Amino acid sequence: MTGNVIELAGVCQRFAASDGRPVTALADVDLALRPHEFVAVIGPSGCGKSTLLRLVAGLIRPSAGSVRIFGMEVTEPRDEIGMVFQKPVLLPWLDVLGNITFPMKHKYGRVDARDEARARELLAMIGLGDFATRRPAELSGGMQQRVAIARSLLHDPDILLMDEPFSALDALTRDEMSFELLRLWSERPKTVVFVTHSIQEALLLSDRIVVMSARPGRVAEIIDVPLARPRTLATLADPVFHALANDIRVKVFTRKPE
Ligand SMILES: Nc1ncnc2c1ncn2[C@@H]1O[C@H](COP(=O)(O)OP(=O)(O)OP(=O)(O)O)[C@@H](O)[C@H]1O
Repeated sequence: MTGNVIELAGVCQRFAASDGRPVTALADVDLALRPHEFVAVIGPSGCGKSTLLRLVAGLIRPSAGSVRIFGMEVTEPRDEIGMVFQKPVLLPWLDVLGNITFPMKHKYGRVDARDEARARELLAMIGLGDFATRRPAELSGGMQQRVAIARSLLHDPDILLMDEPFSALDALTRDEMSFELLRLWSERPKTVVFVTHSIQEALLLSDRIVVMSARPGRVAEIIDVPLARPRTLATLADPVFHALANDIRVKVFTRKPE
């Protein structure tokens, strides 16, 4: 046992494009995440960030190499994992509470009192305590994404995989959601993999930033984020924050495809 929560070793992922030609989405990816670590993944469009998350989630199997969670090979989706996508993907005919508890209902055929109480607690934590009986169409984009986050946290997973969860939101809501996520994470620590296109978001949230190179996606660099926690609005104004953002921007933009 290595003590790592997530471990990718020599992972390659090939797909067949619709014209039948092979596409190598990921090549030789090695990555290890420690317990309760918050890791952001950035890189150019199409470099395999979502593919990486889908591998960890057990939604696909690697063409080569291994993906392990708590030392065990991932062969199928696991209960230790919660996932949040770019779009909230809520069921329009269910109310907010019904959406949050839906995975439990789907899996076990019913929602027990403990799950419902936890769903209400999560709703209160994300500031939507009064919205339990509203339908998704009655909520703003930010509120809908909060509901999706609450849904992913209902079973209190050890691992949270987030695929550009705030990219469809306006800038203000986005910052607000980042701080909310940090608060949830500090209250119930988890190992988080957070895919984003935003260097600022990656810096504000994470302990380390994985920079990926263009297709085939490889880990080009892993950058430690030396900013103190808790991160606050003051973090965003800190000159160190801006210097780091500039450094990373230069690295990302000067990196030639391999
Ligand atoms: N099921 C699939 N079948 C064929 N090709 C795929 C499949 N899934 C992903 N790909 C290809 O693999 C590459 C990586 O895709 P992926 O969605 O992981 O990239 P990404 O870094 O998340 O992109 P973006 O930042 O634009 O969301 C792309 O070239 C994509 O077309």
